[in-house]
Amino acid sequence: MIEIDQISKVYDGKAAVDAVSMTVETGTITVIVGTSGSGKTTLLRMINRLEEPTSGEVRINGVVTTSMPGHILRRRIGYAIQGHGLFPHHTVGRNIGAVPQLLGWSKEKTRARVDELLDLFSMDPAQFRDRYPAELSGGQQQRVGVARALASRPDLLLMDEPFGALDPIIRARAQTDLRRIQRTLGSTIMLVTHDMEEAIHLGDRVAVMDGGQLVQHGTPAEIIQNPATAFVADMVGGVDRPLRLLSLIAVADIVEDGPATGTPIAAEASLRDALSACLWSGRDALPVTRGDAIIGRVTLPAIRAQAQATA
Ligand SMILES: Nc1ncnc2c1ncn2[C@@H]1O[C@H](COP(=O)(O)OP(=O)(O)OP(=O)(O)O)[C@@H](O)[C@H]1O
Repeated sequence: MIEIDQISKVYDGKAAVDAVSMTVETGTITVIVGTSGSGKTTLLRMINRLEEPTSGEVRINGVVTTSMPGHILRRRIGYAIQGHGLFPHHTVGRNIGAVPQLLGWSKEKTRARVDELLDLFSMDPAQFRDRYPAELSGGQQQRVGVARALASRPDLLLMDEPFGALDPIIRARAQTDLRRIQRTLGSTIMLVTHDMEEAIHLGDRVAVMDGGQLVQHGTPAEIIQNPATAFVADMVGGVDRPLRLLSLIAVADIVEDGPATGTPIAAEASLRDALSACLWSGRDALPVTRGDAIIGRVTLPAIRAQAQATA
């Protein structure tokens, strides 16, 4: 568990981060979202002490971060930034193995970890381990950057706009990948973005910053349904609220008995995906599968009823 306790940073008499407190549960993703200058990056960098707080403290699993030298702390906390920050003259394998090597892991253990991570990120180790960053696409470089930050199984992974440089299609894919990998490894992640869509898509919890203050901290559904301030409401936007809410509900939640034909949809898919599939294929019901079995159907009227009930 990460406890941020009344942390502030004052520059030139002005608070860039103003008495922020929040708790992050182990094995979850918290997304810190806000406009430019709201203090997101400063907050993140105080957690691994790239910035020293003016006041307040951070505890990781009960241990105050100031109880050890900053560089030792940072070996235990992964850090991934926009533009990935890979070492250009080192191979992918050496890049990913950098922190394990610093921590004194054996060559075999480091190599096994590098290959395991490349596999997880859908990059064939034999093909990619010995390449240099310049020989990779932007999306591949970004994946290696995240793999490197995860290599030593850090207590916490901090990510600052990690997908900022990716085009929107790769970006959505990168988010889905991160979610899958985070679930597989059980990592604890704090990620900064200015994109509320990304926050809602990725976060178990979303923390909204405005003018250095934490104005709301809750689940994506809470943020959308009960924005705490006009600013949060503005960031969430009113227009496609029902659609956003549908993206938070699984097909499994409203599956019913009855016939349906055509390409099925998975029970874990969202109602937003189900709605698109209905509209795209002109059907008013889709068969629903779990694994290989059909477990029922989802209907257009039921999806619409959900959108109206939660809007
Ligand atoms: N080293 C510094 N010296 C003085 N002021 C700073 C320093 N770093 C940040 N600030 C100020 O603190 C405020 C918060 O900056 P911060 O970078 O944390 O915001 P942000 O929400 O991450 O913004 P962005 O999305 O643009 O990166 C800004 O007003 C910024 O100008």
